[in-house]
Amino acid sequence: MKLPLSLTVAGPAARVQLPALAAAAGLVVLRVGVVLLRPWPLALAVDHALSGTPDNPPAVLVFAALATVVLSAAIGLLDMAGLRIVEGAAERIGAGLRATMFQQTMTRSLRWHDRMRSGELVSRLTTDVGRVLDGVVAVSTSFLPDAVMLVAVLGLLFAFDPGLALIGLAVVPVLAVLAVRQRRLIRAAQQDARTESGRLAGTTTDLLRNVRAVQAFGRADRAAAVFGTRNRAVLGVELRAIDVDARWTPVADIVLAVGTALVLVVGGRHVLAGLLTTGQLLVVLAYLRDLYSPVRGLTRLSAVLAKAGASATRVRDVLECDEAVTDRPDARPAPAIRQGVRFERVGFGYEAAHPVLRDFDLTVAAGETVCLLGPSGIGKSTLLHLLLRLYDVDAGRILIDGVDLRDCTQRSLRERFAFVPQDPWLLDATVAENIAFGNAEATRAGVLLAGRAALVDEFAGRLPDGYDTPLGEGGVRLSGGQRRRVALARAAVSTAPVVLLDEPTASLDPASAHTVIEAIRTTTADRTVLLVTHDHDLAAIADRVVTLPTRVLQVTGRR
Ligand SMILES: Nc1ncnc2c1ncn2[C@@H]1O[C@H](COP(=O)(O)OP(=O)(O)OP(=O)(O)O)[C@@H](O)[C@H]1O
Repeated sequence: MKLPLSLTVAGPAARVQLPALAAAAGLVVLRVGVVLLRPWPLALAVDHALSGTPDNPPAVLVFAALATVVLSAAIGLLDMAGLRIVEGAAERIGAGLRATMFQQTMTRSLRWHDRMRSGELVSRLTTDVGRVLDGVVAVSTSFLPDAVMLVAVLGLLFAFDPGLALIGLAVVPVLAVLAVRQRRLIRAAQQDARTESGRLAGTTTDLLRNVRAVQAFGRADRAAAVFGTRNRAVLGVELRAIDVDARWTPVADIVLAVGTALVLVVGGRHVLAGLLTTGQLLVVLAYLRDLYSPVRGLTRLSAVLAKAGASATRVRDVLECDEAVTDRPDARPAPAIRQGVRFERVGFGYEAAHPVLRDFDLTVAAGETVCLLGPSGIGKSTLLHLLLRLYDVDAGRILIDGVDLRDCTQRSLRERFAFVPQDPWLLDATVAENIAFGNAEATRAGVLLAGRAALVDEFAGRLPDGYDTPLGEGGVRLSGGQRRRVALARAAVSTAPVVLLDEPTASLDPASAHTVIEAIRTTTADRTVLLVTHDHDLAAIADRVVTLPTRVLQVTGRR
């Protein structure tokens, strides 16, 4: 039997919760038993207290009343315990699933991230995981009791009148066929709804992240229009999904009513022919109602699973994507970079149809500072990304101390490089935490020392809590030059032998640029440096300037 996709996707995270789910399943079976007992006190009261039998009617009545209360209380308590266990287990499964998904996204290749919008990813991590959990909860809480109830009532019905039972059951295959078709429709509608919701989340994140641009260009109306288009698209597909789902309810009810009508007609004829008493026909009809309730519950479950399945596909796409830059099985620690770095006939393109680099050669000796110059878009930043193995080369190879990058473990490789990107990539954390990001083992003293070297001290003293001041999303509370200095401090706190600097003085005024250049001189002393810049003052600190397409421009004395 094929498991529903939502269960397969939740599987690994659900395994540890199996005992809890099994306990909850036990409770719901117990609940079915208690529910089946519930009419008996009434029967006891009717037959032994109200029918004029010689028993002690008041005592029987009191007992029946107490039994009714006890059974109802037991059902309530079982509901409460079952709900707590199932919902608790579902939340734990969800947390596990989100953690695994997040971990996977952190190691996905940047090509994958380039295609996937962050809002879309958040939508999958939150809403889609929630829908998958709905599927897990529905299976745990409704499949078992409905199945148990179905078997129990079927047994009673067949024992009582097999002929009428078969007539009543005749509509079930019709319902099953319709349920399968409906399930497909619901799933398709839900898939559309989830896709549009993901798009809306992507657009919203993009607009929120760029709220400054929106306001600065007076484009709030335009942004609202873009959002509105996506929002209406979500509304449209959600309404369609609701419509598909709602249409199912009368269909199921009508089919089941036809079953009851058939039994009424055939059973009525049996009564008229004297083959059955009226009371017996009423009993069969009552059983039939009890039978249809779990049938309806199971078809409802199929609809919930269809919704969960649409979300499970989107969760699985994240979990099972194999686009990761992975370590080779025999990968070893990266060498210490005592000889240098070498690009050998490197070819690369972000997209296959648009190569950025072709047959690129460059050697950087250990301890050397090399400046990369060249027109915008020629691939200078790309070279730094390839060196960090954020992307893998398409052709040729990159060697550090003669060892191919791809033969090294990524963790050790990244420890060899301190990267100061063009956009400083600051986190919503304090100044100190942002600096410490450059070295997992950094001490407070080390962070402060790096801050001093990168001239962070100059402005940190004026912040409300100094180095402990939160910087806001993306470091929004700092100026461009201050952000760059924090990024440089990250490089300074790192013990990496090679520093990669991408346009560290871009768009700074001469005074700030001068400060940043000073900070670079201090933080990169005695290290190998690969520097991308258009700034001639900064280029002057290099031992060698290389222009792209490759040509050695000048050899200068270092610093
Ligand atoms: N993530 C990406 N996906 C697709 N194309 C990209 C991506 N990043 C860069 N490119 C393209 O690759 C080319 C090289 O980009 P790169 O950033 O390396 O240029 P650059 O020389 O550093 O430019 P600049 O001096 O303007 O910073 C450009 O044409 C750019 O459009």
